[in-house]
Amino acid sequence: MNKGLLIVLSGPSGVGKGTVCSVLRKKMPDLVYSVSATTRSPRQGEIDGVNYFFKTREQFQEMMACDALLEHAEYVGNCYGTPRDFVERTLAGGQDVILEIEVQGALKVKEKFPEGVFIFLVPPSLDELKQRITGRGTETQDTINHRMTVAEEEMNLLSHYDYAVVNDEIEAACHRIESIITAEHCKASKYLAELGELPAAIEKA
Ligand SMILES: Nc1nc2c(ncn2[C@@H]2O[C@H](COP(=O)(O)OP(=O)(O)O)[C@@H](O)[C@H]2O)c(=O)[nH]1
Ligand SMILES: Nc1ncnc2c1ncn2[C@@H]1O[C@H](COP(=O)(O)OP(=O)(O)O)[C@@H](O)[C@H]1O
Repeated sequence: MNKGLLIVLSGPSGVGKGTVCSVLRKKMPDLVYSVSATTRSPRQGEIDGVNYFFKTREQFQEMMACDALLEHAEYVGNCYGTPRDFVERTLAGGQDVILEIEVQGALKVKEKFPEGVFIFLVPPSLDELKQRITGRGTETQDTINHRMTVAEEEMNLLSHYDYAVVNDEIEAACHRIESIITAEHCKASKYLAELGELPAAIEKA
């Protein structure tokens, strides 16, 4: 069985990762979303096990200690991490998995899964980014300022990614990502790696 694709959607806070990811999941229902663990408190309406697995610091540290996380990062005072087992089992079962994670974590995943598809969601401008973080109304002014400082540093890591997608308009950004995923599925090198015997078979013919 062919392994699924690991798709990593990253970019600064407020750029629209969550929004784009949820629209994308409706368009591509076969795409499996990896639910992260976090020590952040739930926001209104967030459900444990759906949006995040909400953990205490102790529980999170325990997950780290027993290597249950594929990657983890500290972000603006809270810990976030990707449960390893779920991702590995889902990929092995042939399904595509999407991670929606911040930039440091994405680069750690790249070390372990260089064959993954790394997509950086870019804001149309830093002013627009600030407006989006502020407009969402979930953060205090201090956190907004902190997230903006981090965002400017994160933008410098864009060159480590395979693709940059500008999130000017949600539908358009989703369409670009859909095209990337379709193209990645069509890459001949991936088929050849999976069907190692094919070149030999062609030679014999
Ligand atoms: N490294 C890493 N980052 C994550 C993970 N889950 C979520 N994040 C990122 O952590 C940052 C903060 O997430 P959150 O507090 O939910 O805020 P929001 O995504 O900006 O609404 C965002 O950039 C998320 O994409 C994870 O498992 N690992
Ligand atoms: N293309 C877009 N145009 C305008 N607003 C957007 C767009 N994408 C997302 N937003 C808004 O920006 C805010 C931050 O989006 P969110 O998905 O929470 O970002 P992230 O997950 O990257 O932190 C939300 O209020 C969302 O509705």
